[in-house]
Amino acid sequence: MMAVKYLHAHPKALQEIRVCHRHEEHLAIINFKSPEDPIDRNEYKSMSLTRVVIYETLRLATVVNGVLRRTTDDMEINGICAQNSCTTDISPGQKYHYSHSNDVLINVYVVLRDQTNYDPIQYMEPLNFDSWRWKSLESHHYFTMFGGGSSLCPGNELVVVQVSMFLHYFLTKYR
Ligand code: HEM
Repeated sequence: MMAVKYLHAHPKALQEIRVCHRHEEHLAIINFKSPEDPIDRNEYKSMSLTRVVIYETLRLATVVNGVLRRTTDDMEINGICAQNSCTTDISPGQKYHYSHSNDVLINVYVVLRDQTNYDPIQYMEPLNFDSWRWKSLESHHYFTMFGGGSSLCPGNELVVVQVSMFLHYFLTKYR
């Protein structure tokens, strides 16, 4: 739903994903086959613009609030204490006291809209829908919408397959 909303609001992205003269992503696929032929793996893999549109949609419209991790060792994150025996308030002025807590919530929503420019390559104008920012950034360590590490979401490719298939038929059969 959100991919359709963003494509509607960004006609240039819609034009590129549907029929760009250089890429001809979705219309090129149907040009070489009859309507009843299913999409094969190579055709799915050729949908590179669709893929980055889906990533940018997930970045701005993620439903994931955060992922939880538990520290196994004493450690410090940006000067904040996150250790088993820690008795310091995690942030001055907050009423919460994190004593004996070793749970860390990684706020994925905020990381994906980070405006502090820790990494200016990825988050230039982070509130703008710009699918091109994901070109070659898929393996970037800030790619957090599916979590990370050993608990990385195993459904991540399935999501992209399903939304790509929906967008393919939606964009080639309707205007
Ligand atoms: C847009 C859709 C989805 C998003 C944004 C998403 C996101 C996430 C995130 C952030 C995590 C936590 C990873 C972590 O703790 O590091 C997760 C875990 C998981 N996801 Fe997804 N997910 C999606 C769809 C799916 C689908 C379609 C499936 C299955 C068919 C799935 C199965 C799982 C499972 C089993 C885990 C737990 C993995 C573990 O703890 O080892 N997810 N997902």
